[in-house]
Amino acid sequence: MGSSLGHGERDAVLRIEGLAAGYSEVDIVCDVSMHVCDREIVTIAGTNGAGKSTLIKALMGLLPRVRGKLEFGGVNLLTCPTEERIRVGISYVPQVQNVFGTLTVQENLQVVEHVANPRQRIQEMYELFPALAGRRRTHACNLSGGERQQVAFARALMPSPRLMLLDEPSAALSPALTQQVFAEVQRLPTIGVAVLMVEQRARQALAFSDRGYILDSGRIVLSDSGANLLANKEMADIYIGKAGQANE
Ligand SMILES: Nc1ncnc2c1ncn2[C@@H]1O[C@H](COP(=O)(O)OP(=O)(O)OP(=O)(O)O)[C@@H](O)[C@H]1O
Repeated sequence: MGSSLGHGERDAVLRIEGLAAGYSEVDIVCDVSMHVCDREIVTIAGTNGAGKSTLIKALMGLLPRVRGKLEFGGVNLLTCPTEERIRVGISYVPQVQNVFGTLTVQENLQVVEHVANPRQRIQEMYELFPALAGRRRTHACNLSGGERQQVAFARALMPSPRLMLLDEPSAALSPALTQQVFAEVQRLPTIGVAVLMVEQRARQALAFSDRGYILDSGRIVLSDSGANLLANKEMADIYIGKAGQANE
């Protein structure tokens, strides 16, 4: 079992201790302790069905049953509905259905709530994602996978979050588009946003992550820097996939 006491834990913005969560009476994730500091990129890796997406949903308040300690910027999240979690600075980009296909790019940004100055913020998003500016009147269903993911990121950034939760941002993308999306992820700390990300392409993701956690059957079995996790060949082969495999 990896220690939850990692480098910089005292400065953590998100703190999770002994978290258990599930969809019914059965816990899917158990005794999870982890943290994320400001401007960190942290990846959660693990086998299929380990509970990675479930953990992210629990952090966003989307599960019926969550126990343990969950704090963000000193706020107890367990008593906060999802909307309040967004207000205190957490954004979530789900794996699927993360944009409205029947709305234009501009409309996708306009419908985001909890934005102090929406017009100005939309301009800022176009400056951050210049490719979207030229496509503002295009319906999201007609964008490429990479462009759609940019819209999803821009939507999540609209309320100026301090932390973004990303569930498999590279899902269903080609290797080239995956590179693009990972470049966007790496940009987030430079604009003041920390990232907690679930990613199947764990080798690639850990290579640019500050730290990572390995989840197995709902429990954290290892936590370390991204580089150290990749250097731990035995663990990497089991949980991250062998070098050269499709999920690399
Ligand atoms: N809505 C749901 N209702 C009930 N059980 C669910 C639901 N969603 C997921 N589960 C169960 O929770 C377990 C963990 O699923 P989860 O999607 O969190 O895993 P994961 O690690 O993200 O997997 P993958 O890498 O394959 O996406 C699985 O056994 C799954 O069947």
